[in-house]
Amino acid sequence: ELGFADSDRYAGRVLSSKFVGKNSRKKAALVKDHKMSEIVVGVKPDMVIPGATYSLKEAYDQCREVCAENSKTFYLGTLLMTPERQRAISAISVWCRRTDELVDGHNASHITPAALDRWELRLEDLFAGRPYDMLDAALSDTVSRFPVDIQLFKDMIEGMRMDLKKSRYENFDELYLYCYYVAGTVALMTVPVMGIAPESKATTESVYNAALALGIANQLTNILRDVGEDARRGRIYLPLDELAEAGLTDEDIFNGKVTDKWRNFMKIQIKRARMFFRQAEQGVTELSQASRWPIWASLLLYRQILDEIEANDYNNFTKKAYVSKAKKLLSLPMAYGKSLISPSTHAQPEPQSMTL
Ligand SMILES: CC(C)=CCC/C(C)=C/CC/C(C)=C/CC/C(C)=C/[C@@H]1[C@@H](COP(=O)(O)OP(=O)(O)O)[C@]1(C)CC/C=C(\C)CC/C=C(\C)CCC=C(C)C
Ligand SMILES: [Mn+2]
Repeated sequence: ELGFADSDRYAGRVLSSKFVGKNSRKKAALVKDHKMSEIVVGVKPDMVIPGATYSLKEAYDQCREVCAENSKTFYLGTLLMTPERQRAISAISVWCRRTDELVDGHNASHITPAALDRWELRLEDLFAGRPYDMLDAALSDTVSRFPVDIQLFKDMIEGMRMDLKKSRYENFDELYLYCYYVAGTVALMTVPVMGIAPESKATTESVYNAALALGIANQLTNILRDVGEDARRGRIYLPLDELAEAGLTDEDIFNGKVTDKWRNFMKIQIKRARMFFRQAEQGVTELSQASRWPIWASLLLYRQILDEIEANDYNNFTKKAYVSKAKKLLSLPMAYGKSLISPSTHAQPEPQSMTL
């Protein structure tokens, strides 16, 4: 038996901890009470930025292009969003991708903690309405329209600092923290943009917890898909204690042989990722009506990567699990059907423990 019992052990942990401050709760309450208009600054996306050689429309168009190029699965989901949400999500997504590229991209070997500190100063500037470039300008506009907390972006940069320092995770607690930094944050950033349904009686906290679970589920899936690729960069994003319990070592990962021990280990990891997806599901139903279809679509699409790992007989060392275009398109009507389920109209009981 593994050292984790259920995903609820992790639910609420980040929200009630130092990672998401009071400010975020206040903003979350505003989202819930639909007072967002009070904090929305009336900047038109087609306005020309004084002193700049581009318009906001061009800035957002460029974000959209970068998204289409780099985050294909999520991009398909964004196409189902209202134009205003689509713009905001593409600006957030591009900032996340650029942040990740600092430690994963072509110049990664030159990136130092000081460079990440400078990236953080630039973030503060764009939140203060002083964007450095066109892509920052789009995000600067987005954060003036939606109550997104800067701390989440800072936490994501913290995840990149972790990537610079660390290439092994002793146990799932350590891995969970990494997943929060690089992906849970992304999910929490999107909630104020997606909005909670006015008729929903779910607590704001439960919706944020579901979003967090979806971020974690996505990142665990990403990790399980990329085991071989990461190992070739000397990185293992798998809990070492669980590997040892399965009779596996670092060397087994670097050798990349699919054995029964590996299959058994992978089955448990896939089960855990699915558990986080399940935990996220109820939260999607509480989102505003127009946001449910795109989020269901991205959940179903990303979760299918786990099915593909199984279909590849757990060879994630040399085969990249890939969901075909046909399967992606087939998921869209299914996601649409799920988006028709109404939000809860009475207070929800505490979620049941989900055991593996
Ligand atoms: C209530 C409820 C359920 C609300 C929904 C909340 C929500 C939208 C959750 C989804 C959050 C999400 C998209 C998380 C991304 C997780 C992820 C895969 C992160 C990756 C990090 C780094 O890992 P790695 O280096 O291993 O990855 P690569 O091999 O390099 O790919 C990321 C790469 C961080 C960067 C993430 C993005 C660029 C994607 C951001 C996408 C969005 C903001 C779009 C969200 C839109 C939809 C339709 C889900
Ligand atoms: Mn990356």
